[in-house]
Amino acid sequence: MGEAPALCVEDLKERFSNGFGLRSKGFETSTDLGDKTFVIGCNNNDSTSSLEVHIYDKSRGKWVIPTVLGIKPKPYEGHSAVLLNEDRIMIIIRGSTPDDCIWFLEVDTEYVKQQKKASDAEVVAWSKGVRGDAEKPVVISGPSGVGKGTLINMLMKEFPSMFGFSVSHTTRAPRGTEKNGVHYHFTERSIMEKDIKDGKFLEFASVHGNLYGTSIEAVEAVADSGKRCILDIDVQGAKSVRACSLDAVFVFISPPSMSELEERLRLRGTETEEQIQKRLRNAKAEIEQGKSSGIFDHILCNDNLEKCYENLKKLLGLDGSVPVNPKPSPNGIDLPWNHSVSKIDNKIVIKPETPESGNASKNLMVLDVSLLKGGAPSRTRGLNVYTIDSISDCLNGIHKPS
Ligand SMILES: Nc1ncnc2c1ncn2[C@@H]1O[C@H](COP(=O)(O)OP(=O)(O)OP(=O)(O)O)[C@@H](O)[C@H]1O
Ligand SMILES: Nc1nc2c(ncn2[C@@H]2O[C@H](COP(=O)(O)O)[C@@H](O)[C@H]2O)c(=O)[nH]1
Repeated sequence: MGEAPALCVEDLKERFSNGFGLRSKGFETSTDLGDKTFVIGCNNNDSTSSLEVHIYDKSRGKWVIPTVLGIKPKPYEGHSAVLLNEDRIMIIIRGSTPDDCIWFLEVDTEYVKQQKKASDAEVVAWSKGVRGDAEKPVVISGPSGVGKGTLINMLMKEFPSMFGFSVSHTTRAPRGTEKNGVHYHFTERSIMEKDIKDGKFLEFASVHGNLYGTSIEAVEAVADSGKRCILDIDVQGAKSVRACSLDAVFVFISPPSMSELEERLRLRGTETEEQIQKRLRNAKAEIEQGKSSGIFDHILCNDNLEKCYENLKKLLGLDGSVPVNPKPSPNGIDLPWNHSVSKIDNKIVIKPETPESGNASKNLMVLDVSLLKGGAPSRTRGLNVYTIDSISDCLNGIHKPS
């Protein structure tokens, strides 16, 4: 292979079994896919380092250091690597916390292919594995002053444990009562531009002369809390979200007329005359796009506020008499410290190697990866975790409730 750049660890310990015939050396794994070998390890063994990726291109006989997107996992005490679906590598990290032990390195998924095409470079992307599924986020869009914020506030007030607001970043100045971190993350353009470049945003747009954007973390934080995420974004932002991997419900709120929209903006009294004129000019194009572009699943006219709110609840399935209980967010994954890993179809079986130690379970743990959703550069959801008594249970589809 030639010499791998800087990555290889000095203190390699033959103590971690990955069960795939991979050359696992405790802090390093290598996974073959086509004519590439993905070597995953850490530069240092200290707690501040993160897992690095180097690629050995067998056809060219060369090492490549890829562009790495997404937040990188910490290495902890070693890891196993399992190739899934010929497009991503599942990383099972030993010694980490229950909510931080499963990661995915996407090496040839649609998202990664797009990024490779856009940058004309080798790209890989990390995402964190999460148990269970999140409810589809709700994207609410429409011209400034139409009543999006008002409708969202009503929803959050009536269903506080069910919905969470995605707090956007913006370069505009705060209005009177707006609080940083609650209504927006108010930031500077240079900082926001750098974060956009670093891939921290799901979408961003220049709106009425200021930069606005939804960070990946803003959406994932709501989903992690077990709530359904609501995004209040402009039409350009909605278009970008439509084009990305986030599966959402898209709602466009339209005004009954331009004169009514103007009156609402004036009555709100938060913008200068010049800003109102700018917002009204932009509203025309937004309404046209909103109604005709095919971005939106639903279009609601906010003529009468109460009626519009009832319609919004109806399309979100909240109009029935059945009480709505929020889904509890699933727990993390309590991996036994010493374990081996094997793969049976779409099931990754974790076998404790020293059942008498600590809190290690005597059961085999199964991570079912058949229904994964989402992905890089944020979270891969849909991991189903349960326990079995023996490998034959896995083959026969038997499992205990976890
Ligand atoms: N159906 C309605 N009839 C009359 N006034 C309304 C109606 N809906 C909302 N409003 C009022 O219109 C004003 C603008 O509403 P809101 O701030 O919710 O708009 P918005 O779409 O969130 O605007 P922006 O995009 O600029 O944040 C507010 O003063 C609100 O009270
Ligand atoms: N594309 C995005 N648009 C956003 C985001 N957050 C808010 N917005 C939209 O900006 C305008 C103006 O908002 P205002 O608070 O200054 O009145 C409005 O249409 C919002 O929907 C975002 O993260 N991305």
